[in-house]
Amino acid sequence: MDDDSVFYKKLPKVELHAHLNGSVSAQTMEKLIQRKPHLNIERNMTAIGKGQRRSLDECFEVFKLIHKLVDTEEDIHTVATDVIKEFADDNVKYLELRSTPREEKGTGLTKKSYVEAVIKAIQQCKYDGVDIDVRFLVAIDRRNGTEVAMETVKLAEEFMLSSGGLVLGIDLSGDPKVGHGRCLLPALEKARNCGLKLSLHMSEVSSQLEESELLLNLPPDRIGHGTFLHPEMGGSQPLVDQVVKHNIPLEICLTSNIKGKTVPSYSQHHFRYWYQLGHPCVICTDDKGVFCTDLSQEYQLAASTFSLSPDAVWELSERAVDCIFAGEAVKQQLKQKWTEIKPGLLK
Ligand SMILES: CC(C)=CCNc1ncnc2c1ncn2[C@@H]1O[C@H](COP(=O)(O)O)[C@@H](O)[C@H]1O
Ligand SMILES: [Zn+2]
Repeated sequence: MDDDSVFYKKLPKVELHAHLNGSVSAQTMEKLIQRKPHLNIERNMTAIGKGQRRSLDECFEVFKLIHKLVDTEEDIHTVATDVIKEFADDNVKYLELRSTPREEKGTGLTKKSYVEAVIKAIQQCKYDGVDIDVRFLVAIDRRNGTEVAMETVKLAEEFMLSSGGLVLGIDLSGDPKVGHGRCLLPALEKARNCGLKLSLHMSEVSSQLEESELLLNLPPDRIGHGTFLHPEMGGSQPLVDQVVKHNIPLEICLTSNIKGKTVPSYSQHHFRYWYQLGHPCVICTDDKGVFCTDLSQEYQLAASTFSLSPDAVWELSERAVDCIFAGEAVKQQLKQKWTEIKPGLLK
């Protein structure tokens, strides 16, 4: 590893946008493939390598394969444990994982046991002393419509109340070209009213002005991507004004947007627009397994593409602490950690 890479690796980081099944590493994938050789799935079918790009539709096909490999409580526990340890190894000090509870009739997996398996993995890692604070967001797949969204919110509320602060909110994700946010508003409103935080994938593809306007009126606590919100990308000034007025942080996933072809090149990424506005932006991975990246690499890419100094990179990672869903006490603990690490890293 060169000196430059060492800096990004050592940088303490906050990861706020990581889909569990998209974050499965090559090593873990090997384990899963060995558990289910009859599926005839190979590692290269579940990842998009260096220099490769795929359409969004092709990317979503990848998740179908991964879901076949991860279909028991034991699998969920394995992937959650491995993903948490990998983020910790990358010096991520606080992680909000998100995942869509799935039921699998063949294996007896239920949506409830799915969430329980993730929570057990988080608790086990804590017990084992893995140096990372992990929380969970329950994901709504927009494709599944109104009723499933409502059920998901109920499940999330139950766990918010029983998990000792581990379940903090809701994620809205899934193929952005399928379904409409309008149908999901009642569930999202219910979530907000019962105290769940909202992180919503929004304007990930073009021509979703109406949907983005509806969702922004909630308003969400954070935005996933927001690629097409601003006027230069076919969005609108009122949308930008709304995001700025409510100071809603953007979760920025550079490699994901390039490999999924929603952004033509790193230098044309909308991070530039929002960063120049001074708006809160948090660098994230989205799906580190599928896109073959990690959070250190994403910080390094942001720095090299947008000419950020080490001080600016430090500030970017420190400011991410302000955007977490956990409460004030956790923020203070993290700020303390950043303060302790700074002198050793920034001369
Ligand atoms: C395809 C592509 C470019 C991905 C990046 N952009 C994404 N946009 C919307 N939803 C996503 C994205 N990446 C992952 N997800 C969601 O996360 C799920 C996988 O993680 P999990 O099973 O929820 O644990 C996918 O099925 C999908 O619902
Ligand atoms: Zn995402």
